[in-house]
Amino acid sequence: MTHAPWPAPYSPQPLDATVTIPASKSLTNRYLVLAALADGECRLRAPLQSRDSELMVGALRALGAVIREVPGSGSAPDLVVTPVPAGTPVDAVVDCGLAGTVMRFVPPLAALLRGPVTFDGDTAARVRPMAPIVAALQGLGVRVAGAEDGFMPFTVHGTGSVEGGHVAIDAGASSQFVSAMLLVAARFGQGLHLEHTGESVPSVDHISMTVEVLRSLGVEVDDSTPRHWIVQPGPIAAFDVELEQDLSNAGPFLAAALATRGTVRIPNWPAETTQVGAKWREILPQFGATVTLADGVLTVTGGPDILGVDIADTSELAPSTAALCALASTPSRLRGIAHLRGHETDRLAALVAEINALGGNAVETEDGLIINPAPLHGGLFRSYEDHRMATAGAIIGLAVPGVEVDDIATTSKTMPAFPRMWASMVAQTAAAG
Ligand SMILES: O=C(O)C1=C[C@@H](OP(=O)(O)O)[C@@H](O)[C@H](O)C1
Ligand SMILES: C=C(OP(=O)(O)O)C(=O)O
Repeated sequence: MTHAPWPAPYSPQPLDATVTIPASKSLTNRYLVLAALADGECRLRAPLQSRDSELMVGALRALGAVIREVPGSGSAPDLVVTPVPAGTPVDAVVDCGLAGTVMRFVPPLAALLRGPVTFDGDTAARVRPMAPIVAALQGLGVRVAGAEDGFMPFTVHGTGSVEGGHVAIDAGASSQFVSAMLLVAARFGQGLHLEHTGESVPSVDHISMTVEVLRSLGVEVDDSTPRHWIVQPGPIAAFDVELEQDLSNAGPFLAAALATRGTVRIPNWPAETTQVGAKWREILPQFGATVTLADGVLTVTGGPDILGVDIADTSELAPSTAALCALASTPSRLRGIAHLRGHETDRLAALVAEINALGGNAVETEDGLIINPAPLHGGLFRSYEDHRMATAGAIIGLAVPGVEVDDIATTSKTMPAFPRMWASMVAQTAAAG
């Protein structure tokens, strides 16, 4: 599909804006899966409404869960979910789009049903790593057809139950392989002892999120031994939850404060959270920003200069972080993000190509990026169907006149209102100034 390029708003004036962010993708899609497995009707209040959450709703409906939209207090309707009992007959095709949470979290659930479920997605999804999920299911005796190459499409042939037990996989390419198995494990006959055999697991905060959410629903999880997770069999308690806003998606807006030497406030910032986006409070000061959390409002004010950083394990925060590095006055290094090569696109290659196309100086390392200071100029910033590439282009465009993002609509993956929210942030500033 061709898109009209989006002229990124340029703001030579310091921003002074307050922004509210839609709900967390990672929490919404975890709670949706758990609702489909729970021991009664569940309600998600103020959930995310975006392509990834709609794909998850579509996947669970295809598997037999009943999901109703009901009016709630958030901007998106609440979701009321009637679970699908293990053993339910099924014959379905699931469109995973480009959503890692759908393509990794739903196949283990399909294994508990009786019948074939085929998983496929966007062309770009067919190169995202899937082999460890297939290996885990096969290791537990589940038949998976068409997955010899380790990619979608493939078909899970559930027999109505999974006995569970011990299984070992290499989850080095994505934490989602671990999360996927843990989310469903309490519904296996014997529960699950999952072992990671490779080097380190990336995005460990997302695994902690999975463990904490499971525990909050009464599931017993032992993660006290590194690389091992033991989930006891048992019920997943029905729940009624209010979703937190997406702190990762808060990132581009907070970065805007630094890019314009202005101030951005985000109300309803959770005091305690399992989201990786909590790390913005540690990351942004390293770039020279002042960050405070008072009365639930996170306030970020950019310093006179953006300083270079040396940071490890930024996970899905990396593209926004890299955009700030491209605007920094001293060199930066981002480490521990080799697995970004298997995200929506090869993010390391994409960031290097697009930062350098604007005159920047970025190079790939084995496990990340080195970004050196260089004067940037306007031009086309390509998003590669990756929402976080699109928002990275928007951040740079605030500070560099003439940047255009080729496909801003790709932000609909997790934040369909992004272009309107971004314009409104800049307009608030114009009104204030
Ligand atoms: O479990 C999750 O909700 C996610 C886990 C992470 O995946 P990786 O471990 O593949 O980075 C993260 O990057 C992704 O955006 C969401
Ligand atoms: C890696 C990401 O998404 P996914 O859930 O598709 O893996 C992301 O949102 O940065």
